Amino acid sequence: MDSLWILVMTTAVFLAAIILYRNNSRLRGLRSFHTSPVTLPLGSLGLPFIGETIEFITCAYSDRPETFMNKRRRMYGKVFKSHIFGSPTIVSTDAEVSKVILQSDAKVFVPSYPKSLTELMGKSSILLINGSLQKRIHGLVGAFFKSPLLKAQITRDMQKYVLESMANWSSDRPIYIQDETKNAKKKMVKLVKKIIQHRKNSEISKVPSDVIDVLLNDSSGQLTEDLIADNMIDMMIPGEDSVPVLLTLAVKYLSDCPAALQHLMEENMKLKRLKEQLGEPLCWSDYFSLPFTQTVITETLRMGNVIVGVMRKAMRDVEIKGHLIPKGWCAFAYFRSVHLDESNYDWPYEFNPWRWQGHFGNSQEKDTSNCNFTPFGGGQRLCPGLDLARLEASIFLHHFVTQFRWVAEEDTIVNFPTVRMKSRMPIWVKRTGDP
Ligand code: HEM
Repeated sequence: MDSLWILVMTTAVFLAAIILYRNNSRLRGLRSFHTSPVTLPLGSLGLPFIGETIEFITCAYSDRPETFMNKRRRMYGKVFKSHIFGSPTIVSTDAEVSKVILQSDAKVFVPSYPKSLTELMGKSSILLINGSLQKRIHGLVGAFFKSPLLKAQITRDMQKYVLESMANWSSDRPIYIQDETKNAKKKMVKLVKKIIQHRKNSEISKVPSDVIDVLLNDSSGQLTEDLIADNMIDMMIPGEDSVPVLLTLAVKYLSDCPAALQHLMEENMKLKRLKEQLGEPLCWSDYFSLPFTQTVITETLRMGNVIVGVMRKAMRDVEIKGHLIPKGWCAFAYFRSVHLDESNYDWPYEFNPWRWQGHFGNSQEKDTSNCNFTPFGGGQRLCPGLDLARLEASIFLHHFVTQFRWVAEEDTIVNFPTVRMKSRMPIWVKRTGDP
């Protein structure tokens, strides 16, 4: 019995020594590039297999999903380890660490969303592509959405759809904002698909006139017809639900903040009267010229956290600010905690569009130059639809607040699996000018 005991102990000590030696040499390898010590962040991996997923999901369903993160932040620091959605994970609620995660290329991190989430977010093939091909498609897709031609067409069509659906709103029944915004979005997706289809069917010109032609004419051989079609259509999916959610949340926050609504309405009425006097329709740059409207959208993005964060898988051991993210582990850059951190924003749970006034010259800068504000992600995979999302939101808000007054029924925000309103945000509307 004694000899068996000694054998077990010796084996245990031997195994422990091997593990320690291997970990140390791995850390020594990392240390050789960095002067500060590199350590695996503190935290708990929870129960076998399920880790801390149950507690994560329980919090996610509450009105304060960030509680899960904040509790651990207090115990372990802004970067900690956990085990969620079936993978050991390093969670970052540190804006600087998240920035490095976002900026790293596919040799270091690749997107890795749990299957359940990918299905909810929509399977976007661009999120499944890495390396030079992703960079190329990202650049082309971004240029496509920035193209003034597309913006002009989207503005014309979106105005038409918004006015058509608002014409059917009446004061004798509730209007469900969540459904209305989704219907407008479906029409937009159809429109973009139609534009692409039309270009694909027409003879490809030798001289490219815009980015769709560039995509279709690509001579590198990497962009096959199928890949183009898949991406032009699939790339709509990450944005398919996020804009309606953004709009629904804006209506919710404005309903709860009459001062912001009043300011927004005055700014939009002024533009509407001016355009009527000039006898001109609104063009896309008019919408971006409304500074308070832009701050309302920015503040809604900050508080609403339509996309709570991004997930990556480490392709090799990575060290960021002294934290080790081991190869194969997940890195979860959780934006929500940063957006609702009182050291970044005074009274973070208060809807206050004025906090953004005068901070930045234009909306694009707001979305990309501040690592405490990353609703559209950043770096390699910065959302290429961010301008379009702002444009669509501005068009909707303009026509909504200049045509209607409303009373919102009680409703609450549900944050998981995706952000939405529990009762689809019913409101009772009255046309301005009606008695
Ligand atoms: C409120 C609206 C939106 C929000 C909050 C949002 C947010 C995001 C975020 C956080 C990412 C980065 C994902 C990652 O790094 O893993 C992303 C990527 C992406 N978004 Fe958006 N998005 C919005 C609207 C849109 C729209 C309207 C479109 C297109 C019409 C769009 C197209 C894309 C595409 C194609 C990617 C993938 C880019 C790549 O991997 O290279 N998004 N979005």
